[in-house]
Amino acid sequence: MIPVLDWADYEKDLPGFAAALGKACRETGFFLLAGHPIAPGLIRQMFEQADAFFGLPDDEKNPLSISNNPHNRGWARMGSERLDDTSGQVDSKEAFNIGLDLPATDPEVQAGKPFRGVNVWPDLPMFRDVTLAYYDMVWALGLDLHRAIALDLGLRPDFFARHFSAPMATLRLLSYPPAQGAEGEIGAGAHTDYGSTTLLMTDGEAGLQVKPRGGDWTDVPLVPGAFVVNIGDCLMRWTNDIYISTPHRVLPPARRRRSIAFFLDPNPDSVIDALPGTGDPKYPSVTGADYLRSRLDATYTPEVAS
Ligand SMILES: O=C(O)CCC(=O)C(=O)O
Ligand SMILES: [Fe+2]
Repeated sequence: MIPVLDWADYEKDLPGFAAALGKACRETGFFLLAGHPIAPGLIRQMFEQADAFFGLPDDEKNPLSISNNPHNRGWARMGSERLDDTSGQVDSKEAFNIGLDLPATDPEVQAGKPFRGVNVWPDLPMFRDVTLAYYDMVWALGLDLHRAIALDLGLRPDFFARHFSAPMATLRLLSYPPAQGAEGEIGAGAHTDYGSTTLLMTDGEAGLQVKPRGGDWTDVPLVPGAFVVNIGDCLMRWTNDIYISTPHRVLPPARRRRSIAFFLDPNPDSVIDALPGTGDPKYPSVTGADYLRSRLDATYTPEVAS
């Protein structure tokens, strides 16, 4: 049900890869990507840095809090998010967000444009270099995936390049504590992602489930080293609902679980209109920034954030 695509096919037979990807994006909105070019050593370093960060005492993480940050960067403490706002259940996880790394002198940062802030950094020697190296690699991989998406949708292969040239992409480190056994406990509540595509790496601990349309919750298979790739709501809207975003959640894990999500959202000024060839538009135009802001505002729950 969740197909495994092999990056070797992207290199050898792009049209064949694009067709398989297109089928997955239309049917389940999820696929696994094996054989990709992100080095295992870099992924290992990412998990080491995530462990170092989450192991810091709260008084070192507090100054980095996302709740004081207008640009969706920094530390989301345990109990500050509720991805499923219908359940009343707060997610049992903590997270750290890194955005496009712009200097404080960048004109868009100076102008206070939405999502154009500077990153905040913990005092850990390798953290910035490792996470930014990973950010750039996975951004490039996401762009390559959009070439296959374009091909599948009958667009020029480079159609999406200008929409992801300075994207609102967020690299998010996540840490889920072991299940406590409490009633209704959840790692991450049921939700769909907001952006175009998400590329997720996990540490192999089970917990991620998807709920295909008309189906029941099922475990996402574990394929060591493979990315879990899924379609977000923005790409669903952009494709005029030809591709689908699918609800997923994280159950409280048996052991501590870590994951690294890369949410690839378009440039803030990109206008999201039904793509050429997708029929009569079902949705009005919206900019990438307005769309993302509206979705984030629904996720952070001021009454539980402290
Ligand atoms: O940690 C995971 O496996 C998935 C997290 C997720 O779905 C999200 O943060 O949007
Ligand atoms: Fe998600």
